[in-house]
Amino acid sequence: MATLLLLPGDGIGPEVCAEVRRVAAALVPNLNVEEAIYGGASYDAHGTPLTDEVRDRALASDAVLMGAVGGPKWADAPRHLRPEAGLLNLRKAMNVYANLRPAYCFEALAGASSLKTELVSGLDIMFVRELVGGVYFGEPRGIDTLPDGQKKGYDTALYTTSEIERAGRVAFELARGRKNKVHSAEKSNVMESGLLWKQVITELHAREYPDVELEHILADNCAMQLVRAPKQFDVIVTDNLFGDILSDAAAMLTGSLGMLPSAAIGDPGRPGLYEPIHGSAPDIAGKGVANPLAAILSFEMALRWSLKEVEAADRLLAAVKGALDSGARTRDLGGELTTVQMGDAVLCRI
Ligand SMILES: NC(=O)c1ccc[n+]([C@@H]2O[C@H](COP(=O)([O-])OP(=O)(O)OC[C@H]3O[C@@H](n4cnc5c(N)ncnc54)[C@H](O)[C@@H]3O)[C@@H](O)[C@H]2O)c1
Ligand SMILES: CC(C)[C@H](C(=O)O)[C@@H](O)C(=O)O
Ligand SMILES: [Mg+2]
Repeated sequence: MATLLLLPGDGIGPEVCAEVRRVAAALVPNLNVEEAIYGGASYDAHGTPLTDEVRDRALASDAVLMGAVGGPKWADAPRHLRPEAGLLNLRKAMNVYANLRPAYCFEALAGASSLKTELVSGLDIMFVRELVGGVYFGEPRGIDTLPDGQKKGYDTALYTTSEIERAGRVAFELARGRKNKVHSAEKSNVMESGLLWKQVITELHAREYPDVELEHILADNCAMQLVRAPKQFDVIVTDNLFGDILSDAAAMLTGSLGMLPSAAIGDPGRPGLYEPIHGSAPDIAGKGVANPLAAILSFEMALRWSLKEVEAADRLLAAVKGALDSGARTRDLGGELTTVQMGDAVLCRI
């Protein structure tokens, strides 16, 4: 029996994960769904956002699905013990280097996008965000005091050839099953790590994927093009920081940040980490109004990528589509449904 480890985390995390639990029970009753404490909740209970025990359980499971971590309550916790540090440590421990963030627009939501319907109708972009390197992890980093009393804060944007290659390979492989087009977004005009990124992707393309169309794009232009004409994109491969920002922007093309799921994967046979791309949403936490669809669709990705339950994944996707077609909308989508009511709208179609 396969095991899914649920890490609800903080804020709206537990609210949206409760809906995943109900969906999983109805859709794949033989799946062993376990739960563990994580994030700020774990910091409060154990003094660390990710205990060794939870990390080991994650590594031993078939897939991990997390809700969200963080919030103002832990803003003053030591940097390495903040909930977000627990998330970065988990990604690193699981070595999930490629974060797939699909921005597709359900037809029923084309009018809910921040762009005109015709610009997003049929939109289907796959971001491949490098997830365990770059400026998020580079050393040295810190805040030091200078002799004149000023402070200096610094991070290091760093990539190695192999880190870029393995993310690039995921992007090219995915493109072959889609529209066969990859945009590689970086800032090679100002960053050395961006220049290396461009060189490595160019060489990988020439050597192994000449059949795939490749375009290099500066990340700032990419942001603009996403808003101007998003349907020109198929797969976008980019670094950790640009991928974080560009995917949040793309979420609004699909209707709401509450719609975008993600799958973080590593080497074949290793467990994947599935997470909605949104955060703990402190402004709405505890109100029962969060959109659970990004979490539910992250479970759909877990079924497809890690649990090899493709038929169940298809059924779940159809149920979400059916719910949206019937007019089910949480507040972020302009409606009035609660989190549980949106869960019900999906459940009754499974
Ligand atoms: N993967 C994660 O765990 C993750 C991701 C992003 C941010 N965070 C953390 O979450 C905390 C809050 O960050 P933030 O406010 O910048 O970003 P956020 O994503 O939590 O919220 C941004 C806005 O989107 C709305 N929103 C987000 N998810 C929603 C949903 N499912 N349904 C309806 N509305 C939704 C929120 O209400 C808010 O107005 C911070 O501590 C941040 O570090 C965690
Ligand atoms: C919470 C934070 C560490 C995280 C990130 O920056 O990767 C989040 O914004 C995300 O998109 O998953
Ligand atoms: Mg983010």
